[in-house]
Amino acid sequence: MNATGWHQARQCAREAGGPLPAVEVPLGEAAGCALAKPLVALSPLPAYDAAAMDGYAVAGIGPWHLAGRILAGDADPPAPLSPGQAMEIGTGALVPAGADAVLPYEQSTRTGRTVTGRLSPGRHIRRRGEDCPAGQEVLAAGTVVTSAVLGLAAGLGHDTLPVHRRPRAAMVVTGAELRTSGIPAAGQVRDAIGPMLPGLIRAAGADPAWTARVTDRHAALVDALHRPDAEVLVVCGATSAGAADHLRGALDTLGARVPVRGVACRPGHPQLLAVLPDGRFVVGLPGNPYAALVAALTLLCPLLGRLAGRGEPPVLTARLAGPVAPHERDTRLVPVALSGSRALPVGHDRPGSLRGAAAADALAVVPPGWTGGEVELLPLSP
Ligand SMILES: Nc1nc2c(c(=O)[nH]1)N[C@H]1C(S)=C(S)[C@@H](COP(=O)(O)OP(=O)(O)OC[C@H]3O[C@@H](n4cnc5c(N)ncnc54)[C@H](O)[C@@H]3O)O[C@H]1N2
Ligand code: MOO
Repeated sequence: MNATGWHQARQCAREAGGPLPAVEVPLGEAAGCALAKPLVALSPLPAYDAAAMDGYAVAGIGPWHLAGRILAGDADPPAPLSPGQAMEIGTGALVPAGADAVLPYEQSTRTGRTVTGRLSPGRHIRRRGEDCPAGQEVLAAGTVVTSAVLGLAAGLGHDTLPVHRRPRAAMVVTGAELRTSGIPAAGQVRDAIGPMLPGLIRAAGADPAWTARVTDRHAALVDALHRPDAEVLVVCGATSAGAADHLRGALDTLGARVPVRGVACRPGHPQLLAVLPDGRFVVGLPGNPYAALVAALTLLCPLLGRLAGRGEPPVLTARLAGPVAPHERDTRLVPVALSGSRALPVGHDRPGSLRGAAAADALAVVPPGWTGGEVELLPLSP
């Protein structure tokens, strides 16, 4: 097998396709999508001069005569203040014209209708547009819409957002030995990849489409790969060279191009990325469950992230805090628990075991022949 290097394979998966078309969706439907255009402020933030503390808006030098009260949401704008006047004011209320500062209750004294305290000009007033003026670009296209982005977009006056359509990923689970419930008998295996994939697909910015369970037959796999309504088909198992492993043969039958035919990594080396003649993608995940997780993070998630329009994720690194033996030719993916800037290998990382990955925060990327120093991390989504 002519395996592609691990970094090159990831890059190839990111560059295999382009973002899906843009759609305008209500804020409530945009979470997890990627912005198709930069986010621009439709109004300044704050939208008006606002009190940052509960207390008194004051004009000129004190003492001040209390002229009334203003609360956030008051229907009428407050009358301007003249020097020597104060207005009791609530946090978020519109500061009257003429006010020089807001004095918090705890830094002022009120006696009858007279307020005293020390004036610090400009204090505790959030000026209109100080965070961002109207028309300013605040986030780039490709930014993932998080909860904070949704709150910011609402604060800037948006009701809808232009986002890329989410890719759909269908799952084709192969293996006559697989069971989907209960305790498997000898020779049977619980499907561990089927339950693992939907969360990974969503975290990458895509939606799970249909699931097909096929027996280890060439024709059944070819049929499944004809099914529509998904941009990406994820085949679990059947990637290797055994008598029951038909993925490579099925891709030949379908006339697929195979840009990644095996990756130089441990585990997960039989994984592959193919493109069908109609443009749909096929990602082949090895049947061993930990190898499948590694392959999902290597090929599937970068491909889905790109189709979803997401920008390149940041590169995270850490120092390994325990012994790890590098592979002489291949990149190793090692489950680690994070503590500050250190990454502690958790063990239980055989290709068939998810025990280590389940206890880990991330996978450490250990290059071939590694002799120490910081390593890259692939965070594990919840
Ligand atoms: N002669 C060779 N044999 C194998 C090689 C090789 O290079 N030459 N590579 C080995 C490696 S590495 C892996 S990984 C597996 C990949 O196998 P397949 O992708 O073809 O998967 P299967 O043969 O169907 O299954 C392998 C293993 O995983 C279990 N399995 C399958 N699907 C699931 C699932 N959904 N949930 C849980 N477990 C699953 C299956 O029962 C097998 O035990 O090939 C090696 N062989
Ligand atoms: O590389 Mo396999 O994918 O060892 O489990």
